[in-house]
Amino acid sequence: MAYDALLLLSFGGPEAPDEVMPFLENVTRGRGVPRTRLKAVAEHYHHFDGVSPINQQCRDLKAAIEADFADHGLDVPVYWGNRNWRPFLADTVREMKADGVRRAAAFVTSAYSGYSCCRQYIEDIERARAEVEGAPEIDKLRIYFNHPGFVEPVIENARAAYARLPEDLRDEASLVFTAHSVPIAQPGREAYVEELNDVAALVAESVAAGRPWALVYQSRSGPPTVPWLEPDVGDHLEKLRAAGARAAVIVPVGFVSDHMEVKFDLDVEAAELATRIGLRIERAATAGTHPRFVAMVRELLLERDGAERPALGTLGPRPDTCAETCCRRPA
Ligand SMILES: CC1=C(CCC(=O)O)c2cc3nc(cc4[nH]c(cc5[nH]c(cc1n2)c(C)c5CCC(=O)O)c(CCC(=O)O)c4C)C(CCC(=O)O)=C3C
Ligand SMILES: [Fe+2]
Repeated sequence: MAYDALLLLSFGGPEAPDEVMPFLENVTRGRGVPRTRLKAVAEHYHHFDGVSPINQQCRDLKAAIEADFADHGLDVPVYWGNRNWRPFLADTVREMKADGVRRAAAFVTSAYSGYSCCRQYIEDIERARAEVEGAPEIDKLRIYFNHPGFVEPVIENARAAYARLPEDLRDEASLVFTAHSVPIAQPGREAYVEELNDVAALVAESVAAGRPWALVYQSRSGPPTVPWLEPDVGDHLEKLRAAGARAAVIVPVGFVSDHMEVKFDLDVEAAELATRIGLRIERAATAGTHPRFVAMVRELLLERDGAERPALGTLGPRPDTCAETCCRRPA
């Protein structure tokens, strides 16, 4: 095994009311997000008593990966660090160094290419390593949006969401795939959109062949003057309803766990809108700690020792090291 540790690297989230604003300031530092937007998003967190679900989801995923490694005789310790909140990545890297870790593979809780999903995490790793003298080497594992270990749970969860619809609506409900919007000018945006479309087409074909589907965006941030990816999920649901639709299944294909962007922007905001306009919606669960997804983490690690590199859809496995065209900032 080329690696002596696995690093689970995530976004981070607050776990108490007084952590909400400091967390939001970490997320948006230097990114030109208006104060009014920050205050609105703080309310999303306060709606859940200031607790984001994402940290507990990371603890659960870490425990599931550890159990899976043990079941497969893989003696590799698992560490966890975040970009925006405790446990901060630099502290984790310090702990890894103290434990004698020399070379770690990083599994990031984001499946796609693009600056926010991929390159920013690579920058996080480099910044954290620069803070720790003698820090271990850390290689980010490849983009996995089209790995069967990600796609299969998405399909299974989309089917389960259909099954929760009343029987008379099941055959007509269309699929609405959602992903986090990003600025159109963001580096790697083309790859992000291409990859999202590829998985969405695959899932739609498998779950509701022949039925119309759409890829839409949620959780738009930034100043209103800057163009971001559209359409927004709310606008799309209204359009569907206006065209006579009675039901839809929402698949948050851009995310790997049911964190705040899913729990608030879909389960509260989109759900309220749907009720108001008379559209029945069911939201599919994300991969979370699905055993197939957990096994994928081990498979991605073993790929580095020469195991096969499976990929569904039309785009093929992404390389271990991102191409210039993927998500690097233009030089
Ligand atoms: C592509 C993408 C993903 C998916 C990939 C991945 O998962 O990494 C993602 C995930 C997440 N985004 C999250 C939360 C937030 N994102 C924000 C702001 C932003 N997101 C952006 C993009 C993305 N974000 C961008 C371009 C911004 C503007 C600021 C900037 O240019 O960076 C803000 C600031 C307030 C606001 O919304 O304006 C918050 C609070 C949480 C945590 C949820 C929880 O607490 O459970 C998660 C997992
Ligand atoms: Fe990348």
